[in-house]
Amino acid sequence: MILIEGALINNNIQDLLIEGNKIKRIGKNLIDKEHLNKKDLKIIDGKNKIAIPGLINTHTHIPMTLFRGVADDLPLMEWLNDYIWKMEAKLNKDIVYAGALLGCVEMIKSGTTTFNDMYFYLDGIIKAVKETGIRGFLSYGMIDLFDEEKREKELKTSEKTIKQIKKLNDSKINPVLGPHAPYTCSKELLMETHNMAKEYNVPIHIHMNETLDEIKNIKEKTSMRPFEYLNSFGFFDDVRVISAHCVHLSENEINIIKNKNIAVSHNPISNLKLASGIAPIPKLMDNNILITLGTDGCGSNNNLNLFEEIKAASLIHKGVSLNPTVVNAEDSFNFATKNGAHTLGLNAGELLEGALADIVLIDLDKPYLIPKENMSSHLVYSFNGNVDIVIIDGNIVLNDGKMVNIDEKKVYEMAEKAYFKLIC
Ligand SMILES: O=c1[nH]cnc2c1ncn2[C@@H]1O[C@H](CO)[C@@H](O)[C@H]1O
Ligand SMILES: [Zn+2]
Repeated sequence: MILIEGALINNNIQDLLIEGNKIKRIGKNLIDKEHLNKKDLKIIDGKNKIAIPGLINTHTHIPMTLFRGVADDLPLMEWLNDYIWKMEAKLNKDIVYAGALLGCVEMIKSGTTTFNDMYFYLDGIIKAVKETGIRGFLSYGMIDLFDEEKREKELKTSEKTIKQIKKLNDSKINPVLGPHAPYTCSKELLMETHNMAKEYNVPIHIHMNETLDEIKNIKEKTSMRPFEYLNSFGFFDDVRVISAHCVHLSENEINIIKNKNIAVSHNPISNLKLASGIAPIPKLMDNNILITLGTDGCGSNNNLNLFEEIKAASLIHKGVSLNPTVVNAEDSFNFATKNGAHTLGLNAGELLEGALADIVLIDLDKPYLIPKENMSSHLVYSFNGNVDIVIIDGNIVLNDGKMVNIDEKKVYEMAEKAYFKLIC
């Protein structure tokens, strides 16, 4: 058992007891109250620390850490067609493993305990997830570009991946289906994906309505907007769909999102960087739509620090609406914790008895966290993501700011080597 003693937890200085992978008890003087024997405990001194639920990043392409800084200042289609897809053609399992490992380390060191990913060569990603101890929801990103042969191949790879992940029987590694987007996937692929999601009871992760261009493209082909098009063949029925971006939406599409309980992964920084636009988050919140946060890949962000996303989410909508009361600190913090957990069906995102022990501890002796009051404001508007201790599924994976299970230096060296293989 792990006991966090005397930390700031849910606005009180108290203890938190972890048994197995769950939070067993939260309260004062737990050693006495729970008749605990110090010999059986790993005690973490929580003095001068705040404990918060681990953050949940609902849209990533984790191995893309290797693409950090290689194709900046471009619009989405040019970025994908002329740069990213050309480099991705050189990927292999080992390169992906190196990029994923770097991504997992980066996420853990900035307080993320769960991520929802879409990418290729999942063997490499699974290996990195296992070695770092992070919680992953992993999908193979299917792209058929309307070719029948490719479609079959993509669906087969997805099905194989789901089976492979289920077979691992590791509650920290979960399968997801990842049709890339309506502009890269045929209707048949999307329909088959929907059937597979029901058959295997897995969620679907898809890019939706990211740019005006892609919406124009879908409208020309189908006379419908993307959400209307997918809804016309029941894509959203009886499955859990996490749709990344949702930048440009009509009233009717907002109604579809609301009525079909579709979760939105808001990626404000990626949307700004690719000049895609700004999602109408306050309006979606008014419609009780579940908003979660994602960083997207490092090719378009350019990091995986979800605290930056939390701050951006709170600021950007104030600026756009000329209203400082929208998306307050509590809202954007909930996007990255409670709402993310809810979307992924995880009993996490809050520090509660019975919840998963996915916990982040932050040392408060940092200039940007002083005065040590109004912490919920500091965490959103002032903190930079530099966390000290991370516990995932009841295991300490980051201690005193250092990775517990792996040698960080080696990870950086591997990533550097992998990067040169990609650009040469
Ligand atoms: O913002 C984005 N919009 C569309 N595609 C993206 C974005 N970021 C990464 N990818 C691409 O999605 C595929 C993963 O399965 C990869 O090809 C990746 O480059
Ligand atoms: Zn993306």
